[in-house]
Amino acid sequence: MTILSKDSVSPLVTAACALSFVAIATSSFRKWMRTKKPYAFIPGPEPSSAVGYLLDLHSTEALPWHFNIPEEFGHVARLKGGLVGADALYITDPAALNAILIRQQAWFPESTEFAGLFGIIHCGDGVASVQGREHKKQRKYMDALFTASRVSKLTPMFYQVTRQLQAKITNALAGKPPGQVLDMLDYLTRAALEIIGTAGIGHTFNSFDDKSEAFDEFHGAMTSVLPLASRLFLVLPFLDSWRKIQPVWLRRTLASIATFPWPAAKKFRSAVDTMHPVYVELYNARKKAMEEGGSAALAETAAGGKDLITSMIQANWDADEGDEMSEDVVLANMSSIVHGGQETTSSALARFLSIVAKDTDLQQRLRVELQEAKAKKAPSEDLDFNELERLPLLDAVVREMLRIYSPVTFVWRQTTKDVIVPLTYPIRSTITGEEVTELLIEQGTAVYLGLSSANRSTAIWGPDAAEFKPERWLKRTQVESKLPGAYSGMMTFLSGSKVCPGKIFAILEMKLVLSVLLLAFSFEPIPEPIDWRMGITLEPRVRGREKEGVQVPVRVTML
Ligand code: HEM
Repeated sequence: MTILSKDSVSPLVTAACALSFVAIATSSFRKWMRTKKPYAFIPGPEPSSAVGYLLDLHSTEALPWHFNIPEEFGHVARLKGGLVGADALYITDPAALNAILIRQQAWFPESTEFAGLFGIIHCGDGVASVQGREHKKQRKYMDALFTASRVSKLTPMFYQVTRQLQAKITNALAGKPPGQVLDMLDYLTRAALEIIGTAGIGHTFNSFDDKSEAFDEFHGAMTSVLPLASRLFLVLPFLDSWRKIQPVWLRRTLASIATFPWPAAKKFRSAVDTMHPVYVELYNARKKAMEEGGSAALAETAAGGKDLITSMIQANWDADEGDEMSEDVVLANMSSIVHGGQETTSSALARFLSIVAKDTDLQQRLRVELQEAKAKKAPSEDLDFNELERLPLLDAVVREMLRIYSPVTFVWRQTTKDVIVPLTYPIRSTITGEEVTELLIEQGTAVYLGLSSANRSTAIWGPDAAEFKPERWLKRTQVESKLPGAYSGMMTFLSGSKVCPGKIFAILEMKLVLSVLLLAFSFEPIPEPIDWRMGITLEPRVRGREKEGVQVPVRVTML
């Protein structure tokens, strides 16, 4: 039976064949594009060299590059791998971040590059270097240390150190005319190290003693290790495999040979070798005290046995068999806490002072708020954890500082299988012009999550996103970020299983140190601008005086 005549079939068949051909060709072309360059349809910045995006991403001058990505290319951008590498993705899209960090986090572990680097810095597999079940186990110990109620009990220790900081600054100003220029980064670095030393690991570095060798050595190693590591990014891919080489003497010999001709690598190695023995000595002292005299003997430590790591050692001691951490892991976590808690917080505090120094009105409003709160207390009493929490202007300023000047610029993840993630902001394909509302991220893709740039996205925060405006937090209802960030919808402390455990500690420290300094001193800027460049955290240098190294000079006057 003939349904259609030969004459009528012909144009239909021709059209159908043509359509099928176009469909198959388009699909094959898309498939080919995906295999060759799976993200070719996504807009993104042109690399500045044939090496691809890596140099642009890690350059010390890269901050504007990061901030510009969501504004110019969208909340998912393609980073071209160049001649040698594969393409990567730069993501600031709220729904995609939510999938990567929370809902589908199992498929987006930390890149082996960063895990390897932190494994080397901390001499072991602490929270910063492990994933999955092992990470969950260690975070159970870590998170128990950082609850609001636990951290609030550290407040007296924070005050004790901050009073030493105040005395040190007062000494530097004594007998001199007002407006002395002091490098506040140095003072705040000392304070942050002493706070994390005392409250975190129960150890004093005598940070405010100019002749303290313990401080000079440790502080020198600590402040150099991350900037040095950022200069080693070309070897990052090999670190994770290298650190698994056994026996240890072979690994160390290979490291000595490999780093011999390379000054940055040699200094990096020596910095790690300076810090690790400090943790070993502290750990062994705790262990010996526990073995000989039980918990009571721990009261001899700098924090009277109340520091975080002593609690961790006690909890580990009491843990069920199989649930405990090895000594190496506890040591690596001591190091993770000190590192996590030092540079991020000191750099945020110094940034704060350099900003309020330019705004005497804001300084005065903060001072009045603090004086009013203190007036309700006995003269000898300090504002406690909850009282500091409840100061609206101080809270708004700290939030805004942490939003706009996030100390960590980006984090790096890698997919372990093909995953489709949803998008809040569709991608406009550069090939077909179509809107893409969900994205297939292929196994093995390097995914960079832009924390600072998500915090400044105008689509998310409004047209004034790049401006420092604490008042946006005073009218809370107006701040509606779609981001999954754990702190006020910003990405500064990340979110998901790798969220910063020290968030409450850091915020208390910032508010407390600032409250003491603002009541004791006034601050004015120096004439030259300070440029904050990218390291693994941020590095401030005075413009035109870069060779003098990192510093935040501010004019300080006693009140
Ligand atoms: C303003 C201050 C701080 C900022 C902006 C900050 C930010 C961050 C971010 C973004 C991460 C995630 C890194 C990643 O996954 O690659 C992180 C992790 C971490 N932070 Fe913080 N942090 C701060 C203060 C602190 C403090 C005070 C401590 C400890 C007392 C701390 C301890 C840690 C630790 C141990 C980790 C690793 C967590 C894990 O891998 O599970 N941080 N922090």
